[in-house]
This record gives sequence, C-alpha cells and structure tokens, in this order.
Amino acid sequence: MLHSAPPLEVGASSTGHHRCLLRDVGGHGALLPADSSRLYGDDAATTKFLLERILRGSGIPPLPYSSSSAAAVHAEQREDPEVSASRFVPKSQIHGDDTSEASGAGTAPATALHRPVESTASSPAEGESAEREDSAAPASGFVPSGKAPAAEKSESSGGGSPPATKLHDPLESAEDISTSRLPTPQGPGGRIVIVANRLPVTARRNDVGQWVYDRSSGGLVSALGGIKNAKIVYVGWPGVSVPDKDDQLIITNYLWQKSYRPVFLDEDLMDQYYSGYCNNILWPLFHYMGMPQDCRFKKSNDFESQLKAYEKANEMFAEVVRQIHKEGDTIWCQDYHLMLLPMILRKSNINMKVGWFLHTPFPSYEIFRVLPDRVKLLESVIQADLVGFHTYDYARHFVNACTNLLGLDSCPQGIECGGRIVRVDAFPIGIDARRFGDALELHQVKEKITEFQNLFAGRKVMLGVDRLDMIKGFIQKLLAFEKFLEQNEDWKAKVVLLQIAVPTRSDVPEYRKLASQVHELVARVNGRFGTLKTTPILHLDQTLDFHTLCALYAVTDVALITSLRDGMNLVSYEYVACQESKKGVLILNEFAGAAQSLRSGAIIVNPWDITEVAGKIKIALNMSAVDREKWHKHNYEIVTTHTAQDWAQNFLRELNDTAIKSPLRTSQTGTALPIEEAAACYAQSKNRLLILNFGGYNMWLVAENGMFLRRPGKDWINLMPEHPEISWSNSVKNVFEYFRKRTPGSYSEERETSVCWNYKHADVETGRNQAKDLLQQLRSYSLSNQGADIVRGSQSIEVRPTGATKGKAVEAIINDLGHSKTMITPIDYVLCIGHFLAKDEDVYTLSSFDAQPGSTRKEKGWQADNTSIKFDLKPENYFPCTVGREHSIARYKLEGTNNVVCLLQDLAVAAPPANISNQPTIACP
Ligand SMILES: O=P(O)(O)OC[C@H]1O[C@H](O[C@H]2O[C@H](CO)[C@@H](O)[C@H](O)[C@H]2O)[C@H](O)[C@@H](O)[C@@H]1O
Ligand SMILES: O=c1ccn([C@@H]2O[C@H](COP(=O)(O)OP(=O)(O)O)[C@@H](O)[C@H]2O)c(=O)[nH]1
Repeated sequence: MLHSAPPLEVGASSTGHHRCLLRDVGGHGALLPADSSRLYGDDAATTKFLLERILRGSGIPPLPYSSSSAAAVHAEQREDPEVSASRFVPKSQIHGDDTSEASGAGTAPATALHRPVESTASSPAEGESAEREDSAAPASGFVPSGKAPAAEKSESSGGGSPPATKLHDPLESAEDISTSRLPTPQGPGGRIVIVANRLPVTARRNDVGQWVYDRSSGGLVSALGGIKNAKIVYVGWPGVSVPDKDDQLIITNYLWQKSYRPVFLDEDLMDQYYSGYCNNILWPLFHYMGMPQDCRFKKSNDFESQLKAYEKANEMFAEVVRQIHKEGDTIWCQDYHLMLLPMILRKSNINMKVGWFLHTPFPSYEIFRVLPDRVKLLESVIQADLVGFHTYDYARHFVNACTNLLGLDSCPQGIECGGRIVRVDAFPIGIDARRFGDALELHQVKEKITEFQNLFAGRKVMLGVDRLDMIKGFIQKLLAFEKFLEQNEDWKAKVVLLQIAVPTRSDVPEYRKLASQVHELVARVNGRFGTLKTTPILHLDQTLDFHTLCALYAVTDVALITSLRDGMNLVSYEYVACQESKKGVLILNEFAGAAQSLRSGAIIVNPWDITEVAGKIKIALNMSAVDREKWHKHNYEIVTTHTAQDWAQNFLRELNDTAIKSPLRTSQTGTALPIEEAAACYAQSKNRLLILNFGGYNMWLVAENGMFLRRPGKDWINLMPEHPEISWSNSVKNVFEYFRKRTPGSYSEERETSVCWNYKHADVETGRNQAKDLLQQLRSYSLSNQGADIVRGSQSIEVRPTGATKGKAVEAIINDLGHSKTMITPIDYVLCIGHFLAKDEDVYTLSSFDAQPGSTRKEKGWQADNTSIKFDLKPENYFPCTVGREHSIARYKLEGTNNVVCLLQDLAVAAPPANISNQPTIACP
C-alpha cells in the first residue's frame, strides 16, 4: 500500500459501531459492519479467508496479507510478461421609480436626435429579406381549420406535418450543400429545435392594420441568424402580445413558413415573466448589478408572483416543444429566460436530447447565491445533457454554484448528478463575418459610406452601438468622453461620439430611468463642449437597418465599447469584420466575454475607471497606422475564423456526442446481483476473471487510482510514465495543510502522484463545510489546465493527475493476460465488483465492450507488440456490480460489504475441485 492513513488492520476485530453477526463462514464467525460500503477491518479478514478458499480451490497457497488497495491474481501468472514501463519505487509514507420617462416620451437631450435613419415600415432592402418583411398573411396556403395550438398539435401526432391545409415547410425541402454543415441529429425528426424567448422576427401591425415582420434586435438573434445548413425550427415569442385568436392564426400561418413556431404570451404574463423575473431580477443579477430593492414593496410584482409567471411561461414554451417534437430532434434552449425548460422537458420525455446555452455571464457563486430561487433554477438547468457558456469563467462559476448549492460533485466533464454526468463547457459565440464583408460590397452600402464620410469630414468618429441597457455602461462612457474633452479641449471640434442606443425593454422602469439619465448627460456634454458648428455627441435612440449599421462600422475610426458586464458583445466582432479597409481601433471593456478573444488586438479598459477610459480614448485617436494595422489583423483573424456557425456546430456536436454517450453516463440503480446465478455460472466456467476492490495475495496490484501496477511477485511500475511534472502539487499541499489545521480530525496524505485531504474523522458538519470551501479554493487554481483532476470522495478530496483511472489499470492487466503464454483458454466469466467513484466506473465498461462470444480485445497503444487477448464471454457470464452506491453504471449492485462476503462464500462453495485450467484471475483496482 502506498498510503496508509489510517492503516488497514486486517484480521483485527471490528471497531465499527454497527455490527452484526452475518453467518459462520467455514467455521469462522464473521463480524461485519452492516453499514459499511467498503471492505475494511473485519470485512477484509473475512474476505481474505474466502479468497483463500477460492484460491485454495485453485491450488495456489495464499501469501501473507499485505494491505494493498488493489490486487489481481491469476493462476497462469507464472511467466513474467515484458512490458516496457518505468519502474516505480514506492516512497515511504509521508504524511427607478421614474415612470414619467417612457421611452420616446422622455425629455430629449438638447441635441439628441430622434429621427429615424430609415423608416422601419419600409419594404425590405436588397439583400436583407430576412431582416424586414412587410407581409400580410399569405393569401393561399394555410387556411386554419382550428385554433393555432391545435393545428400545431398535428405536428407531433402526425409526425411533423403542418396544420390542416399543408403549408410549404422549408425544412422538408432543405438541401444541405455545405461541407461545414451542422451535425445532423439522428432519428426520424433529426431537426434542431431552437427555443429562445425571442423569435428572429418581431410581428407588428403596420399603418393599414396588416401584420408585418421586422428582424428582431440583439446579439442572440444575430448569432442564431448566422447558423446555416441545418434543419432548424425556432420556437419563441413573436415580440408582441396578440390577444385575438384570429390574429394569432394569421401570425402562426406566416411564421410557419419560416419554420418559426410562436409562443403567444399575454401582456400580463410578459409583464411579470419578461419585464419582471427575466429583466428585473435575473438580468441585473447575472450582470453583477444586484437584486432590485423595491420589488418587495409592490404586492402584485413581488418575487413570488414573478417566479410563478416565469414558471408558467416556461411551461408554455415547453408545450410548443412537446407538440412539435419528433424522435431524433435536438432541443436547444437559449438563455436565462428558459432556465426551467430543461427540467420540464426532461420530465415529459426522459430521452429528449436537450442542450441549454446562456448568453449572459453566469456570475460568481457569491452573487448567484443571493437569488431566492437559486436551487430550483440550477436543478432544472442540470437536467440538460449539455450546458454551455461563452467563457470558461462563466462555466466555472456555474459549476461552483452547483457544488455549493446542490452539494453535487464536479468532475472534468462538468457536474456529477446522481450517477449522470452533465457536461458543462465554454462555447464562445461568433458572428457570420462574411455577411458583413459581403454587405460592404453592395452598391447601396458604398453609397452610405460615402455619405457618412462627407458628413463627418474633418472629424474623427467614435462609434457606440448598444441596446439602451444599464449593463452597457452608457453613463460611464459619457463621463469618460466628457473627461477626455475636459483634458483635451483641442479635440472638441475634431471628434464626435456617435452613439446608437437601440431601444430595449422599455416596460421595465429601470430602463426608462436610464434613458432619461443618458439624455440628460448627453445634453450636458454637448452643452459644455459643442460649438456653433459641431456637437461632440450624436445620440440616436433608434434601431438601425443592417446596411446603415455596416456602413457606420466601416467609416468610423474607433469603436468605444464600455459595457459593465456583457455575456459576449457581438458589436465588437461586427465592428472588426467591417474594418478591413480602415483598420479602426477597438476600445473594449475587460468585462465582456469578447475581451477574452479580442484582448490582444484591442485597447482593454475597466469601464468603471473613467480616468483610464479617457486616457485610452486619446491613445486610440492618436494610434499610428502601423499599430492599427497590426492590432486589426489579429482581431480580424479571430472574428473571421470563430464564426456563429462554428459556435453552433461545436455546441451541437458536443451535445450529440454527449447524448450518444449518455447510456454510460446515465444514472442507473442496478438490479440486485443474482448471487446464486453468479455462483452457478462461476462453477461452470472454465477461465474466470474476478475484478475486486480488495486483495492481499500474490496478485496483480493496482495503486493510486490506476497510476501504478504491480505484477505478481514483481516491482511496481508506473502506467503513465510520460505523465508531466506534477507542477500543482506544492500549491495543493499548502491548501490542504491550511484546511487540515482548521479542521480538527482531518488529515492530509501525500501519495506518489496525488494528494488527498480526508475528513472522515472530523465532525461531519464541519468537515462538509470545510470541504466546500476547500473545493472553491482549489477550483481557482485552474487545475484542469495543469493536468490534474479534483476528485471528491464521500469524505475526502483528492487531486490527482488527469487520465489515471482504475479502468485503465484493469485494461493494463487484461493486456498482460493477453501476453500470457500459458493462458490458452479464453476468459469466459467476468465478475467486476467494488465501490468505485464515478470517475473510476470505467472498470465496468471494459469487459462489456468485449462481452460477445469470441470477441477479441485489441492491444492498447502502451504496449509494443500486437498480441491480443481472447475472450469468450457471453453477456450472461459478465457481472459488473457496484457495492453500496446508489447510482452507478454497473448492471448489478450489492448493498454492502456483507453481501460481498456472501457472494465470495458462494463462489468458494460453488467452485469445482481445483484444476489448473479453471483457476480464477482476480484483479482488485
Ligand atoms: O431580447 P431582448 O430582451 O430585446 O434582448 C436582446 C438580447 O440581449 C441579450 O444578448 C446577449 O446575447 C449576445 C449573444 O450571445 C451576447 O453577445 C450579449 O453579450 C448578451 O447580452 C440576451 O442574452 C438575449 O437573450 C436577448 O435576446
Ligand atoms: O440597430 C441595431 C443595432 C445593432 N443591432 C444588433 O444587435 C446586436 C447586439 O449584440 P451584442 O451581443 O453586442 O449585445 P446584446 O444586445 O445582445 O446584449 C448586434 O448583432 C447588432 O448588429 C441591431 O440588431 N440593431
């Protein structure tokens, strides 16, 4: 044994509190702890005895017991397989309330413009048919025979056919021609169902009362619009309350043709769900702006009623998904609006393939824990197969929240939840850069560029494009610009800040309040620094059409992006995509997800530091052409290679992959091991392999979670000799030492390749709380980047090299057997039994892989030659069995160690007389 704290006392009488006399085994009374899940103390003694019986049956005398953590024995072990691996010498043990300022009705800043750049009611411009479509419901086609939801229902029951009279469904004729197409989900449905609060188009009535459809604003819509070559169905809100059922049918009819499925939410629900819970609670909290203070004073608008509305809205989205879902579809839920959706969908169909992606930051645990409904939301999100974020930081925060609030364990793939692994990862979003590049080639865009060049001739232009949202840092930006002008008066007639403030969420009082504050500040700066001929700030409360936006991106000298927090910020990407010719400078705040990718090609600022931003504005305006070119080149490379298409592709590929692997990851509660049957099969088989979590004989021994292997009678070898220098060990040891000191009864162990902090002798509650803190501390070290995993045991925390698992060690043993010159009979019985951490449960999948008659296991790469080992293993002779774990991928389970003893006893009794050809192989990882 490489570590021994506390030492395993084999053969000593039990010191456990709960003991029971199970049965007399071969004349030895055995006292066994009834509640123990591991084979320690007297269990070990009894098991030792039984193993002896089993081995005696095979004629091998037992060696004196050594307290190894793992062992393997095989009767044909006499030869010494030559396996090249480094030798291991074991170390000795070391121990607003302002409602009067409604959007558009507030006091306009002295020189702020409220003139639309282009009428939103105009017909679509060339090349942007998807963006704006004045469209009454199609005259022909769908003549609704019933209400919209009923019509939708036919899709599920009828296998996806559209309502009553058939509409043209673009999905049916969709032809995938691109080589970079999205992973196609398997199955008859095989579509990607994107569920987002907002559909890519917003419905509204035009002046003559017809329904028309504008492209919706915001980064999520832009990004999803960049996904090509996939069978996509969108489920979402059409951007307006539509109380009238006939209107709903008209809208449904139109949207159907676009593969959009509307969720009609009434005004009251939108108020409580969207304006309330989503945008007044979750949005500010996720952006580190705290919880609203005044909610509790308003009876009709408290957290509870808003949560109810949120639940109801999520149910309504789920209902539409259920109606259209076909087997093989992938459901991709978007954003904080739909955090309850994964749970609702999972409950209605356990096999649904569900992903969830958050477009905002996920805040640190200390912020998130403030939310009253924190547990409910997390419990739902982890029902998705894959949970995605823009950055690793957000993913890490989410994992922290789950471990701290739900008491779950993290693992390299994400979160372990009841034996199931929920993948959590970062998938940074991008844009469809080519769409911007192509737009700049259009005649009308070139015209606009010329027009703007003339308009701003003689002045440098700094551009801001943001929804009028408090997270976008409008106030800070204006203050910084004011400071810059204060400090650089010579610039006042030579620079203009052109700020596009896209109207958003104006039903939320905080947003209306912000609008009036911004207008006031714009007026102040313009009043102070304007001249008869120039105004320093050109502020537009407007939505721009795509071509105008591209032209502005292309002609401006600096983009000034000062969000206080921003999930990603696509405007920064879009600006870069349009700057191939001018090579403008990007000033980007450090709190946007985009800062992680564009960091080395942008001037990074802390938006709260007004003085710093003012200084950086000056640097940007004065930057040399050479530097601008260099910086732009870097950014352009990133923006054009990390596209929205890649983002979707990566996420969906991972989701597919996760779902395929999910049978291995899904929590199962195995059926009770049929002991008699196992014993009967054992008796009849000719060559047996027993994989146990316990041993002390002339066996194969595996230690340190599969890192080391000892062949019978040989020295230890390192199975991962190429493993890199363990750089993390000192810092981890220091953390463990710190926690050891402050947790009475706990101790830390230093092993050859891992370190472990154990609190099983500490007060339970104290130990658990300290473990939480310790985990938090360890996670901040980004150990996974250093090749280390944090493994949480029931009362311990271990840090060990990535990749070492017990399953790998068993593979090594199996390969050893493949080299055995004396092993002629194929193995036809496998019993794999033990209490393993989820991470090590790969021991159960090894043999099942080969559990077919006459199958052949190929060599793994770590051995030199190409021999192979034969199995002749019928599935009914394969017994993967967990001990004492509620959730496991193992097919069978035994409640506790006492059952293991019973089993071994039965095996011992069932074994036929010894005969060299049927001696069992025993491996104990
Ligand atoms: O739908 P709205 O309420 O009008 O808001 C518009 C969108 O705002 C948020 O966008 C986020 O997604 C972007 C793309 O991933 C990201 O770049 C940006 O940083 C985020 O703020 C929101 O998350 C979306 O759901 C809204 O549709
Ligand atoms: O008048 C406008 C100005 C901008 N945008 C788009 O809105 C998105 C803003 O996305 P970002 O990620 O920067 O922030 P979000 O608004 O989603 O928080 C970008 O794709 C812009 O092209 C828009 O739809 N209309």
